[in-house]
Amino acid sequence: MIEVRDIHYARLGTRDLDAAERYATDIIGLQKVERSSDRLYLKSDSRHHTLAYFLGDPAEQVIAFELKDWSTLGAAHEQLRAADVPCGMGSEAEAADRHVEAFMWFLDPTGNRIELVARPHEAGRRYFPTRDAGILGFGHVGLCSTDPVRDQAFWLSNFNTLVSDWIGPCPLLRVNARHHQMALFAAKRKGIQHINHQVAEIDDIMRAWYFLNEKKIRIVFGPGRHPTSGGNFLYFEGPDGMIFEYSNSDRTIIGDLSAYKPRQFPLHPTSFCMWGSKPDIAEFKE
Ligand SMILES: O=C(O)c1cccc(O)c1O
Ligand SMILES: [Fe+2]
Repeated sequence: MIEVRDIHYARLGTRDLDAAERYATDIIGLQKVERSSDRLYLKSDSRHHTLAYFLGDPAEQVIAFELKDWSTLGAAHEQLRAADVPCGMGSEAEAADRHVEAFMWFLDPTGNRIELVARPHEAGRRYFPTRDAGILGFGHVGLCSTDPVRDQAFWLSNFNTLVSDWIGPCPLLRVNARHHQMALFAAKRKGIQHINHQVAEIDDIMRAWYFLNEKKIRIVFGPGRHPTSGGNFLYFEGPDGMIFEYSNSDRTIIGDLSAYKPRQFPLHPTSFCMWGSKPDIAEFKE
């Protein structure tokens, strides 16, 4: 069993780093920490970065989890290799590029590239954005799955992953007390389906709704409230068609974990929004 602590970063390819930088800082409210001709690092909390763009194919998308115990990296690699999961150790240069001491990568059954990082770098500085979106940090990702039942079995059997709730066959998965760090949504393709940042309160959601409308950013879902995590939300479209979400309150599941029963919600709009907002997001439709 591979034990991970939390989701750590997302890495996205883009052909236009300048556009990604403008959007990430001026619109989302992330802080630029480093920029070169082919790299852009953005932070949302005390870590070196939680989102990185590299000059390359926008279809290349990666998410990383931090190992609970850095010393288990070799064992994690061995476990996945023995299970015939496509995987490999990261090189020193690749680790330096990710601002971690060491990492490995593997492909989930859909073909999504996942990285497991050991001793990721802290920033030594607070998150200090140019736009106050109320961001508390990187929350979770929605990951495309060509077979959510198969991919759920992969995550449950290899990792310390727990199901918090299902919407249809799609599980919202947690590796710590927060309601979910990853959700698997049925899709015909691989890749990241959305990237969530947690914001402090519902006022941040509604401020964002006015702000994004004024900036002519396409809102694709919300404002609304998820019956699953209880979070108020807003989804909007970013560079290369990536969907970003702000939400508050990823409900925490603590104490006697055996007392928490994952809940099954039907694949229906009311399972995504309890207020009646309708998603313009392919993977959230029946
Ligand atoms: O927060 C949630 O519960 C949630 C539910 C459906 C889809 C999402 O993106 C979510 O974040
Ligand atoms: Fe989400």
